[in-house]
Amino acid sequence: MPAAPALNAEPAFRHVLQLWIGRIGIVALIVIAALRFAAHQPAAAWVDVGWAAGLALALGWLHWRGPSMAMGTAMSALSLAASMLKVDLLGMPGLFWLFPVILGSFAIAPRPWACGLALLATLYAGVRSLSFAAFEVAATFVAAAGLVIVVAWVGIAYFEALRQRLEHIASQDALTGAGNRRALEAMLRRLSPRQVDHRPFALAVLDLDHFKQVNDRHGHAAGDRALADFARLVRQLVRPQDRLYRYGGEEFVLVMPDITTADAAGLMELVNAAVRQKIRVRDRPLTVSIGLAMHRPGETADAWLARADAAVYRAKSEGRDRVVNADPAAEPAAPSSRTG
Ligand SMILES: Nc1nc2c(ncn2[C@@H]2O[C@H](COP(=O)(O)OP(=O)(O)OP(=O)(O)O)[C@@H](O)[C@H]2O)c(=O)[nH]1
Repeated sequence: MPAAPALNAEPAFRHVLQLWIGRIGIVALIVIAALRFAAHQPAAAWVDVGWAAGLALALGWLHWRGPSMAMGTAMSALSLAASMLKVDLLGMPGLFWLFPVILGSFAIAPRPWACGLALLATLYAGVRSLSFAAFEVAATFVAAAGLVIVVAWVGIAYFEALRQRLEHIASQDALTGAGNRRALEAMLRRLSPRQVDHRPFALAVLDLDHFKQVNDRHGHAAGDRALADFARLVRQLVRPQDRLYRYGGEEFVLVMPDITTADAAGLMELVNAAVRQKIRVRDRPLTVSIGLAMHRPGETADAWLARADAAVYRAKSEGRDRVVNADPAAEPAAPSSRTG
């Protein structure tokens, strides 16, 4: 099971770039179009107006439908096509537009698409420039644009890798490798009602029993090892799509999408038994109390978590080392044996 978060990883970072580059582009193009109308260059001015209108439509779509790399590619294709038209209409001054447009394309579209489109536009503008500029000028333009493409590719690749690494560090618990509380809260916020209302989703709170005694008797380092062993074991037992988070100290939360009540209860019984049998702290078994709650249509994430929390509280008060289902109708008929 992957250690950490994201049931629906979304390109939020690219979405923000698309929105801001689109907004800045629209404002700049409107100002430039006004200047061109004033300078009696109506054809180039209308290209800018059309370009700005296309970007405005794309922004409306992005606001309405949410993040989309395909829309980023469309914005990039529109901008490069408009830049080529400007080369046709303006000659040499049109060439300069290509540089910021190439950089912007890499920021808003997937790298292979941005690269392919930028190469096409560069080749077109390079060949076209032979009609109004000397060969050395055309060759210098193609070489400079090629360098911009290479720098943009390397820069964006590095930036993406760094962002992913930072996101991973910021969302993971260093000791256990589980997602941290911040990642759990972000994931629960991102789960839309559409996702959870029409799919059976289970959430379990897993709280290690008498963990204070583990620390008191065997030391904090042994307690740390037990926490890491516990998280590793749970990850081995659950399905690839399930996500484990460390909610606090010795308390974990497991989110299980697309699972029936019976299967979730069965899986939690398996985890409960495996922890008792396999995790030892200096030859003493460790046990876990588990509270399980299926999501109810229309229920908020807080209410869902609170029901699982109440169930684990019941598991503690009934003697620990057991699974309690928040929905009494779904309570397992024969609970597994307990050590107390
Ligand atoms: N070693 C270690 N101990 C931790 C860590 N985080 C929390 N703890 C300890 O976990 C213990 C939790 O104690 P309690 O909240 O009293 O719970 P408990 O002893 O498990 O008792 P019950 O939950 O009622 O079974 C405390 O002693 C904390 O110091 C950690 O990262 N490492």
